[in-house]
Amino acid sequence: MASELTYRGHDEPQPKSDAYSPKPLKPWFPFLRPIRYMLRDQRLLFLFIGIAIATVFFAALSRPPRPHHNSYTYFHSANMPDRRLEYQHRVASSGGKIPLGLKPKGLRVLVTGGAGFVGSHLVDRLINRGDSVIVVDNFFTGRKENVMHHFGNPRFELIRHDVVEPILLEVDQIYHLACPASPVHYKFNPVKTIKTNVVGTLNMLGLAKRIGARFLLTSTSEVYGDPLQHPQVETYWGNVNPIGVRSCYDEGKRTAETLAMDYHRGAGVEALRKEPLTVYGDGKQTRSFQYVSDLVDGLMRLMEGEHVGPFNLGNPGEFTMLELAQVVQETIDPEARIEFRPNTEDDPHKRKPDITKAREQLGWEPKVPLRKGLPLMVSDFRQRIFGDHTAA
Ligand SMILES: O=c1ccn([C@@H]2O[C@H](COP(=O)(O)OP(=O)(O)O[C@H]3OC[C@@H](O)[C@H](O)[C@H]3O)[C@@H](O)[C@H]2O)c(=O)[nH]1
Repeated sequence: MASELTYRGHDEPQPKSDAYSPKPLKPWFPFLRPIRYMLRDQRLLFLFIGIAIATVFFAALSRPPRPHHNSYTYFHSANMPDRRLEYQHRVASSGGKIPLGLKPKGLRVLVTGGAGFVGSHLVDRLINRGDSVIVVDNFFTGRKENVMHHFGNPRFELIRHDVVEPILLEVDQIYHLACPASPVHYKFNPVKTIKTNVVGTLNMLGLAKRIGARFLLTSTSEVYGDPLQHPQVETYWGNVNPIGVRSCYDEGKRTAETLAMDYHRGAGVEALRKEPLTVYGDGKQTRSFQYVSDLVDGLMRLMEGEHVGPFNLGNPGEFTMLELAQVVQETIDPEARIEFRPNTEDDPHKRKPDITKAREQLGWEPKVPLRKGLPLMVSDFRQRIFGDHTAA
Protein backbone atom coordinates (compact mmCIF):
# COMPACT_ATOMS: atom_id res chain seq x y z
CA MET A 1 0.00 0.00 0.00
CA ALA A 2 2.68 2.32 0.96
CA SER A 3 4.43 1.65 -2.32
CA GLU A 4 1.24 2.40 -4.20
CA LEU A 5 1.07 5.77 -2.53
CA THR A 6 4.55 6.69 -3.37
CA TYR A 7 4.97 5.06 -6.74
CA ARG A 8 2.28 5.04 -9.28
CA GLY A 9 4.20 3.99 -12.28
CA HIS A 10 3.39 0.32 -11.94
CA ASP A 11 0.22 0.73 -14.06
CA GLU A 12 2.14 2.01 -17.02
CA PRO A 13 3.23 -0.50 -19.67
CA GLN A 14 6.75 -1.69 -19.10
CA PRO A 15 9.17 -1.71 -22.00
CA LYS A 16 9.86 -5.12 -23.38
CA SER A 17 13.49 -5.10 -22.79
CA ASP A 18 13.31 -4.03 -19.14
CA ALA A 19 14.58 -7.28 -17.87
CA TYR A 20 17.28 -6.47 -15.28
CA SER A 21 20.74 -6.12 -16.62
CA PRO A 22 23.50 -4.36 -14.65
CA LYS A 23 24.96 -1.28 -16.37
CA PRO A 24 28.44 -1.88 -17.68
CA LEU A 25 31.06 -0.07 -15.64
CA LYS A 26 32.38 3.05 -17.42
CA PRO A 27 36.16 3.07 -17.83
CA TRP A 28 36.55 6.41 -15.90
CA PHE A 29 34.31 5.34 -13.03
CA PRO A 30 37.18 4.77 -10.52
CA PHE A 31 38.25 8.45 -10.92
CA LEU A 32 34.75 9.78 -10.39
CA ARG A 33 34.44 8.62 -6.82
CA PRO A 34 37.31 10.61 -5.33
CA ILE A 35 36.17 13.70 -7.23
CA ARG A 36 32.64 13.30 -5.87
CA TYR A 37 34.12 12.75 -2.43
CA MET A 38 36.10 15.98 -2.74
CA LEU A 39 33.09 17.99 -3.86
CA ARG A 40 30.89 16.83 -1.00
CA ASP A 41 30.66 18.79 2.28
CA GLN A 42 32.83 21.70 0.96
CA ARG A 43 35.95 19.56 1.30
CA LEU A 44 37.52 21.35 -1.70
CA LEU A 45 37.12 24.71 0.00
CA PHE A 46 38.87 23.43 3.12
CA LEU A 47 41.66 22.03 0.97
CA PHE A 48 42.25 25.46 -0.63
CA ILE A 49 42.22 27.17 2.74
CA GLY A 50 44.81 24.64 3.96
CA ILE A 51 47.05 25.33 0.96
CA ALA A 52 46.77 29.11 1.55
CA ILE A 53 47.71 28.80 5.23
CA ALA A 54 50.70 26.62 4.39
CA THR A 55 51.85 29.09 1.70
CA VAL A 56 51.69 32.04 4.10
CA PHE A 57 53.50 30.05 6.79
CA PHE A 58 56.40 28.98 4.58
CA ALA A 59 56.67 32.41 2.94
CA ALA A 60 56.99 33.98 6.39
CA LEU A 61 59.65 31.43 7.36
CA SER A 62 61.75 32.20 4.33
CA ARG A 63 61.49 36.04 4.56
CA PRO A 64 64.87 37.66 5.27
CA PRO A 65 65.24 39.84 8.39
CA ARG A 66 64.56 43.54 7.86
CA PRO A 67 67.73 45.60 7.72
CA HIS A 68 66.53 48.57 9.71
CA HIS A 69 65.20 46.83 12.78
CA ASN A 70 68.58 46.87 14.42
CA SER A 71 69.51 50.29 13.06
CA TYR A 72 67.79 51.71 16.10
CA THR A 73 70.37 50.58 18.59
CA TYR A 74 73.05 50.82 15.99
CA PHE A 75 72.74 54.56 15.70
CA HIS A 76 73.41 54.93 19.34
CA SER A 77 76.72 53.20 19.19
CA ALA A 78 79.33 55.92 19.09
CA ASN A 79 82.18 53.97 17.51
CA MET A 80 80.84 53.51 14.03
CA PRO A 81 83.60 54.31 11.58
CA ASP A 82 81.55 54.48 8.41
CA ARG A 83 77.81 54.49 8.64
CA ARG A 84 77.24 54.41 4.92
CA LEU A 85 79.30 51.25 4.47
CA GLU A 86 77.52 49.65 7.37
CA TYR A 87 74.19 50.59 5.85
CA GLN A 88 75.14 49.07 2.54
CA HIS A 89 76.24 45.97 4.33
CA ARG A 90 73.00 45.68 6.20
CA VAL A 91 70.82 46.29 3.19
CA ALA A 92 72.82 43.85 1.13
CA SER A 93 72.90 41.16 3.77
CA SER A 94 69.18 41.50 4.32
CA GLY A 95 68.49 39.86 0.97
CA GLY A 96 69.45 36.33 1.99
CA LYS A 97 67.14 34.64 -0.52
CA ILE A 98 67.63 37.11 -3.35
CA PRO A 99 69.98 35.90 -6.08
CA LEU A 100 73.27 37.75 -6.22
CA GLY A 101 73.08 40.78 -8.47
CA LEU A 102 69.44 41.49 -7.67
CA LYS A 103 70.14 42.86 -4.21
CA PRO A 104 69.31 46.51 -3.63
CA LYS A 105 72.55 48.49 -3.64
CA GLY A 106 71.97 51.84 -1.92
CA LEU A 107 69.82 53.05 0.90
CA ARG A 108 66.08 53.60 0.80
CA VAL A 109 65.57 57.27 1.54
CA LEU A 110 62.36 59.23 2.08
CA VAL A 111 62.53 62.96 1.29
CA THR A 112 59.43 64.88 2.33
CA GLY A 113 59.18 68.17 0.47
CA GLY A 114 61.50 66.62 -2.12
CA ALA A 115 59.82 68.47 -4.99
CA GLY A 116 60.93 71.81 -3.50
CA PHE A 117 64.12 73.77 -4.05
CA VAL A 118 66.42 72.24 -1.43
CA GLY A 119 64.66 68.87 -1.55
CA SER A 120 65.05 68.38 -5.30
CA HIS A 121 68.79 69.13 -5.14
CA LEU A 122 69.10 66.63 -2.32
CA VAL A 123 67.18 64.03 -4.35
CA ASP A 124 69.59 64.53 -7.28
CA ARG A 125 72.56 63.81 -5.02
CA LEU A 126 70.97 60.75 -3.42
CA ILE A 127 69.94 59.25 -6.76
CA ASN A 128 73.40 59.94 -8.18
CA ARG A 129 75.09 58.03 -5.39
CA GLY A 130 72.85 55.00 -5.98
CA ASP A 131 70.14 55.32 -3.33
CA SER A 132 66.46 54.59 -3.87
CA VAL A 133 64.46 57.71 -3.16
CA ILE A 134 60.80 58.22 -2.34
CA VAL A 135 59.61 61.83 -2.52
CA VAL A 136 56.48 62.73 -0.56
CA ASP A 137 55.16 66.19 -1.41
CA ASN A 138 51.78 67.94 -1.56
CA PHE A 139 53.07 70.36 -4.23
CA PHE A 140 52.09 73.43 -2.21
CA THR A 141 55.22 75.22 -3.37
CA GLY A 142 57.12 72.32 -4.95
CA ARG A 143 56.82 71.30 -8.59
CA LYS A 144 56.87 67.99 -10.38
CA GLU A 145 59.20 69.56 -12.91
CA ASN A 146 61.91 69.73 -10.21
CA VAL A 147 62.13 65.95 -10.07
CA MET A 148 60.72 65.01 -13.48
CA HIS A 149 64.12 64.03 -14.81
CA HIS A 150 64.03 61.00 -12.48
CA PHE A 151 60.70 59.70 -13.83
CA GLY A 152 61.23 56.24 -15.28
CA ASN A 153 64.15 55.55 -12.94
CA PRO A 154 63.19 52.43 -10.96
CA ARG A 155 65.02 53.88 -7.94
CA PHE A 156 62.73 56.91 -7.83
CA GLU A 157 59.13 57.26 -6.65
CA LEU A 158 56.99 60.38 -6.29
CA ILE A 159 53.95 60.35 -4.01
CA ARG A 160 51.51 63.25 -3.78
CA HIS A 161 50.73 63.25 -0.10
CA ASP A 162 50.30 65.79 2.67
CA VAL A 163 52.48 64.92 5.67
CA VAL A 164 49.73 66.00 8.07
CA GLU A 165 48.17 62.65 7.16
CA PRO A 166 50.02 59.52 8.31
CA ILE A 167 51.77 57.39 5.71
CA LEU A 168 53.50 54.03 6.05
CA LEU A 169 56.66 53.46 4.04
CA GLU A 170 59.72 51.28 4.52
CA VAL A 171 62.94 53.29 4.38
CA ASP A 172 66.32 53.57 6.10
CA GLN A 173 66.50 57.36 6.33
CA ILE A 174 63.96 60.19 6.46
CA TYR A 175 64.88 63.74 5.43
CA HIS A 176 61.89 65.77 6.62
CA LEU A 177 61.77 69.00 4.60
CA ALA A 178 58.05 69.41 3.86
CA CYS A 179 57.03 72.90 4.93
CA PRO A 180 56.29 76.23 3.28
CA ALA A 181 59.59 78.06 3.61
CA SER A 182 59.30 81.64 2.41
CA PRO A 183 57.39 84.29 4.40
CA VAL A 184 54.82 84.77 1.61
CA HIS A 185 54.02 81.06 1.60
CA TYR A 186 54.07 80.33 5.30
CA LYS A 187 51.91 83.38 6.11
CA PHE A 188 49.39 82.38 3.42
CA ASN A 189 47.68 79.90 5.74
CA PRO A 190 49.38 80.18 9.14
CA VAL A 191 47.27 77.51 10.83
CA LYS A 192 48.15 75.05 8.09
CA THR A 193 51.83 76.03 8.38
CA ILE A 194 51.99 75.26 12.09
CA LYS A 195 49.91 72.12 11.56
CA THR A 196 52.39 70.94 8.93
CA ASN A 197 55.25 71.58 11.32
CA VAL A 198 53.65 69.96 14.33
CA VAL A 199 51.36 67.19 13.00
CA GLY A 200 53.51 66.57 9.91
CA THR A 201 56.67 66.24 12.01
CA LEU A 202 54.85 64.01 14.52
CA ASN A 203 53.78 61.74 11.69
CA MET A 204 57.27 61.52 10.27
CA LEU A 205 58.85 60.92 13.69
CA GLY A 206 56.22 58.25 14.37
CA LEU A 207 57.14 56.60 11.08
CA ALA A 208 60.87 56.81 11.88
CA LYS A 209 60.28 55.22 15.26
CA ARG A 210 58.11 52.46 13.82
CA ILE A 211 60.52 51.43 11.09
CA GLY A 212 63.77 52.30 12.88
CA ALA A 213 64.80 54.88 10.30
CA ARG A 214 67.23 57.73 10.88
CA PHE A 215 65.51 61.12 10.93
CA LEU A 216 66.69 64.56 9.87
CA LEU A 217 64.58 67.68 10.28
CA THR A 218 65.41 70.76 8.27
CA SER A 219 64.75 73.62 10.63
CA THR A 220 65.48 77.26 9.99
CA SER A 221 67.61 80.11 11.27
CA GLU A 222 64.28 81.74 12.11
CA VAL A 223 64.22 79.69 15.31
CA TYR A 224 66.67 82.33 16.61
CA GLY A 225 64.04 85.02 15.97
CA ASP A 226 65.44 88.54 16.29
CA PRO A 227 68.64 87.36 17.99
CA LEU A 228 70.18 89.09 20.97
CA GLN A 229 73.37 87.10 20.46
CA HIS A 230 75.46 87.54 17.34
CA PRO A 231 76.51 85.37 15.59
CA GLN A 232 74.20 82.60 16.70
CA VAL A 233 75.46 79.28 18.04
CA GLU A 234 73.30 76.18 18.25
CA THR A 235 72.95 76.50 22.02
CA TYR A 236 71.36 79.95 21.73
CA TRP A 237 67.65 79.68 22.58
CA GLY A 238 66.56 82.56 20.42
CA ASN A 239 64.36 85.59 20.79
CA VAL A 240 61.07 84.77 19.11
CA ASN A 241 57.69 86.47 19.25
CA PRO A 242 55.31 83.61 20.01
CA ILE A 243 52.17 85.42 18.82
CA GLY A 244 53.42 87.35 15.79
CA VAL A 245 52.67 86.86 12.10
CA ARG A 246 55.85 84.81 11.61
CA SER A 247 55.23 82.60 14.64
CA CYS A 248 53.46 79.90 12.63
CA TYR A 249 56.85 79.20 11.02
CA ASP A 250 59.32 80.15 13.81
CA GLU A 251 57.39 78.51 16.60
CA GLY A 252 56.26 75.70 14.30
CA LYS A 253 59.88 74.80 13.59
CA ARG A 254 60.82 75.25 17.25
CA THR A 255 58.06 72.80 18.21
CA ALA A 256 59.21 70.46 15.47
CA GLU A 257 62.69 70.57 17.02
CA THR A 258 61.22 69.91 20.45
CA LEU A 259 59.36 66.91 19.09
CA ALA A 260 62.47 65.59 17.35
CA MET A 261 64.53 65.80 20.52
CA ASP A 262 61.73 64.33 22.65
CA TYR A 263 61.43 61.40 20.26
CA HIS A 264 65.17 61.00 20.38
CA ARG A 265 65.25 61.01 24.18
CA GLY A 266 62.10 58.97 24.68
CA ALA A 267 61.97 56.66 21.73
CA GLY A 268 65.53 56.55 20.52
CA VAL A 269 64.85 58.20 17.16
CA GLU A 270 67.95 59.84 15.75
CA ALA A 271 67.14 63.56 15.71
CA LEU A 272 69.10 65.96 13.57
CA ARG A 273 68.51 69.55 12.67
CA LYS A 274 69.96 71.95 10.17
CA GLU A 275 69.81 75.67 9.96
CA PRO A 276 69.67 76.95 6.41
CA LEU A 277 70.36 80.67 6.60
CA THR A 278 68.87 81.44 3.27
CA VAL A 279 66.08 83.90 4.04
CA TYR A 280 65.90 86.85 1.71
CA GLY A 281 64.17 90.02 2.83
CA ASP A 282 64.55 93.75 2.26
CA GLY A 283 65.85 96.79 4.23
CA LYS A 284 69.05 97.11 6.24
CA GLN A 285 68.80 93.90 8.18
CA THR A 286 71.58 91.40 7.69
CA ARG A 287 71.31 87.85 6.47
CA SER A 288 73.66 85.09 5.43
CA PHE A 289 73.27 83.23 2.16
CA GLN A 290 74.52 79.87 1.17
CA TYR A 291 74.50 78.02 -2.10
CA VAL A 292 72.21 75.01 -2.19
CA SER A 293 74.94 72.46 -3.02
CA ASP A 294 76.77 73.43 0.19
CA LEU A 295 73.58 72.94 2.18
CA VAL A 296 72.82 69.55 0.60
CA ASP A 297 76.38 68.47 1.27
CA GLY A 298 75.99 69.45 4.94
CA LEU A 299 72.63 67.67 5.23
CA MET A 300 74.07 64.45 3.86
CA ARG A 301 77.12 64.63 6.14
CA LEU A 302 74.82 65.13 9.09
CA MET A 303 72.63 62.20 8.09
CA GLU A 304 75.63 59.95 7.53
CA GLY A 305 77.55 61.04 10.64
CA GLU A 306 77.02 59.91 14.20
CA HIS A 307 75.97 63.26 15.64
CA VAL A 308 72.63 64.07 17.21
CA GLY A 309 71.08 67.48 17.76
CA PRO A 310 71.12 70.87 16.09
CA PHE A 311 73.78 72.03 13.64
CA ASN A 312 73.99 75.41 11.95
CA LEU A 313 74.48 74.76 8.24
CA GLY A 314 74.86 78.21 6.79
CA ASN A 315 77.31 80.59 5.23
CA PRO A 316 78.71 83.02 7.84
CA GLY A 317 79.20 85.71 5.18
CA GLU A 318 76.94 88.49 6.42
CA PHE A 319 75.26 90.96 4.04
CA THR A 320 72.71 93.69 4.48
CA MET A 321 69.78 93.44 2.11
CA LEU A 322 71.07 96.52 0.33
CA GLU A 323 74.46 94.87 -0.17
CA LEU A 324 72.68 91.81 -1.50
CA ALA A 325 70.83 93.94 -4.03
CA GLN A 326 74.15 95.49 -5.09
CA VAL A 327 75.76 92.06 -5.53
CA VAL A 328 72.79 91.06 -7.70
CA GLN A 329 73.39 94.16 -9.80
CA GLU A 330 77.13 93.40 -10.11
CA THR A 331 76.89 89.72 -10.90
CA ILE A 332 73.60 89.31 -12.71
CA ASP A 333 71.91 92.42 -14.00
CA PRO A 334 73.55 95.89 -13.84
CA GLU A 335 70.26 97.37 -15.04
CA ALA A 336 68.28 96.03 -12.10
CA ARG A 337 66.59 98.73 -10.06
CA ILE A 338 66.61 98.80 -6.29
CA GLU A 339 63.24 99.61 -4.81
CA PHE A 340 62.78 100.37 -1.12
CA ARG A 341 59.63 99.16 0.60
CA PRO A 342 58.50 99.20 4.26
CA ASN A 343 59.83 96.28 6.24
CA THR A 344 57.61 93.38 7.20
CA GLU A 345 56.44 92.80 10.77
CA ASP A 346 58.83 91.05 13.19
CA ASP A 347 61.60 90.90 10.61
CA PRO A 348 64.81 90.00 12.48
CA HIS A 349 67.49 92.73 12.42
CA LYS A 350 70.48 90.50 11.94
CA ARG A 351 71.35 86.90 11.34
CA LYS A 352 74.68 85.14 11.02
CA PRO A 353 75.39 81.52 11.84
CA ASP A 354 78.25 80.39 14.00
CA ILE A 355 79.34 77.22 12.21
CA THR A 356 82.18 76.18 14.52
CA LYS A 357 80.29 73.04 15.54
CA ALA A 358 79.67 71.95 11.93
CA ARG A 359 83.32 72.68 11.04
CA GLU A 360 84.70 70.70 13.95
CA GLN A 361 82.27 67.81 14.13
CA LEU A 362 81.17 67.36 10.52
CA GLY A 363 84.28 68.67 8.80
CA TRP A 364 81.88 70.82 6.82
CA GLU A 365 82.02 74.41 5.66
CA PRO A 366 80.42 76.19 2.73
CA LYS A 367 82.51 76.48 -0.42
CA VAL A 368 80.48 78.74 -2.67
CA PRO A 369 80.48 82.46 -1.76
CA LEU A 370 77.51 84.69 -2.55
CA ARG A 371 79.14 86.35 -5.57
CA LYS A 372 79.80 82.98 -7.16
CA GLY A 373 76.56 81.37 -6.03
CA LEU A 374 74.13 83.99 -7.30
CA PRO A 375 74.89 83.51 -11.03
CA LEU A 376 74.80 79.73 -10.50
CA MET A 377 71.41 80.09 -8.87
CA VAL A 378 70.10 82.14 -11.79
CA SER A 379 71.28 79.47 -14.24
CA ASP A 380 69.64 76.78 -12.14
CA PHE A 381 66.31 78.60 -12.06
CA ARG A 382 66.51 79.34 -15.80
CA GLN A 383 66.98 75.68 -16.43
CA ARG A 384 64.14 74.68 -14.11
CA ILE A 385 61.67 77.25 -15.38
CA PHE A 386 62.51 77.54 -19.06
CA GLY A 387 64.34 74.23 -19.59
CA ASP A 388 67.32 76.35 -20.65
CA HIS A 389 70.02 73.65 -20.76
CA THR A 390 72.71 75.94 -22.10
CA ALA A 391 72.49 78.07 -18.99
CA ALA A 392 73.55 75.31 -16.62
O1 LIG B 1 52.37 71.20 3.75
C1 LIG B 1 53.30 71.17 2.95
C2 LIG B 1 54.00 72.33 2.57
C3 LIG B 1 55.02 72.24 1.66
N1 LIG B 1 55.36 71.03 1.15
C4 LIG B 1 56.45 70.92 0.19
O2 LIG B 1 57.68 71.27 0.83
C5 LIG B 1 58.59 71.78 -0.14
C6 LIG B 1 59.25 73.05 0.37
O3 LIG B 1 60.17 73.49 -0.59
P1 LIG B 1 60.36 75.00 -1.01
O4 LIG B 1 60.99 75.04 -2.36
O5 LIG B 1 59.09 75.77 -0.83
O6 LIG B 1 61.34 75.58 0.08
P2 LIG B 1 62.85 75.19 0.44
O7 LIG B 1 63.33 74.06 -0.36
O8 LIG B 1 63.65 76.44 0.43
O9 LIG B 1 62.65 74.74 1.99
C7 LIG B 1 63.61 74.01 2.71
O10 LIG B 1 64.44 74.85 3.49
C8 LIG B 1 63.78 75.57 4.53
C9 LIG B 1 63.06 74.64 5.47
O11 LIG B 1 62.32 75.34 6.42
C10 LIG B 1 62.11 73.76 4.71
O12 LIG B 1 61.54 72.83 5.62
C11 LIG B 1 62.86 73.04 3.62
O13 LIG B 1 61.95 72.29 2.82
C12 LIG B 1 57.78 71.99 -1.42
O14 LIG B 1 58.05 70.98 -2.35
C13 LIG B 1 56.34 71.93 -0.96
O15 LIG B 1 55.43 71.53 -1.94
C14 LIG B 1 54.70 69.89 1.51
O16 LIG B 1 55.00 68.79 1.03
N2 LIG B 1 53.70 69.98 2.42
